Amino acid sequence: MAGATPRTPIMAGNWKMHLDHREANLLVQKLAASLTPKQLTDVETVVLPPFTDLRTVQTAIDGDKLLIKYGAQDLSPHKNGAYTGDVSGVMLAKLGCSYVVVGHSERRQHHHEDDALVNAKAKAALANGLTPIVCVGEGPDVREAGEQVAHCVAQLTGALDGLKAEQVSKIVVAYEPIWAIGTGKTATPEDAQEVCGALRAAISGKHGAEVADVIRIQYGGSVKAGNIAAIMAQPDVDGALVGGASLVAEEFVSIVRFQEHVKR
Ligand SMILES: O=C[C@H](O)COP(=O)(O)O
Repeated sequence: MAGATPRTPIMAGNWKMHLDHREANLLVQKLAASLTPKQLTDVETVVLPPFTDLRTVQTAIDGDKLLIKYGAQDLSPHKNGAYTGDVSGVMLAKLGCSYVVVGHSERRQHHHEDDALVNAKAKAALANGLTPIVCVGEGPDVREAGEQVAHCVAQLTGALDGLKAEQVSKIVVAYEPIWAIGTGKTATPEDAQEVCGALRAAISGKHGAEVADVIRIQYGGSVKAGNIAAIMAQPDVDGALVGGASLVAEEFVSIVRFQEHVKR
């Protein structure tokens, strides 16, 4: 259900636990050298490095006034306190972060994060002026049972619980089927559209058509230069959350420049 409001595409590179701060600097420089200000305006381009790289990425981006945005892969739901190893939204905001991933399936799996915690993290992000990229996605069992839509809508409903329409309109949703993450097994464009369309419809039902029309929904899972154009051709897919391919400058640049693939 593509609305009349044009949504700016958003490509986000989730570096996961890869690249030290020197490698991070090199990758940002390569991206900056290959993407023009117009390309970075037409397609919002975001890098999501590990916490230890954020200061370096901030310095590189601010120093050269680059239009690349950056953010973190997680945050604490708490403002501050005795939470060893955690990083707060206040700290991320002070480092100039624009985005933060919440509810990635790897955090749900390895750190046992549930929808209530994802909801608390989304609220902590918004309270600090950060845009949460709220991840949902089904595992292989759910997909085999054909219950992917209900599963993802339930996850999103839990993650957005208690948020006002105005807050929901600011967030980014990422649909990432777990069976497609890092496997090379990309969802078909139709698979991506089915769930992204259902998520938008659910947002429309709960928060109104205007919110559903402006909220951006990404697909994630083995996105690469060779499949991005077909995925982006789907009416309810507004961008991609990219893992492995975002670590290779040429590949991520090509994903950001997906519109050129269409013209060829
Ligand atoms: O956050 C990114 C996703 O988990 C996708 O990772 P991937 O592109 O390596 O499959």
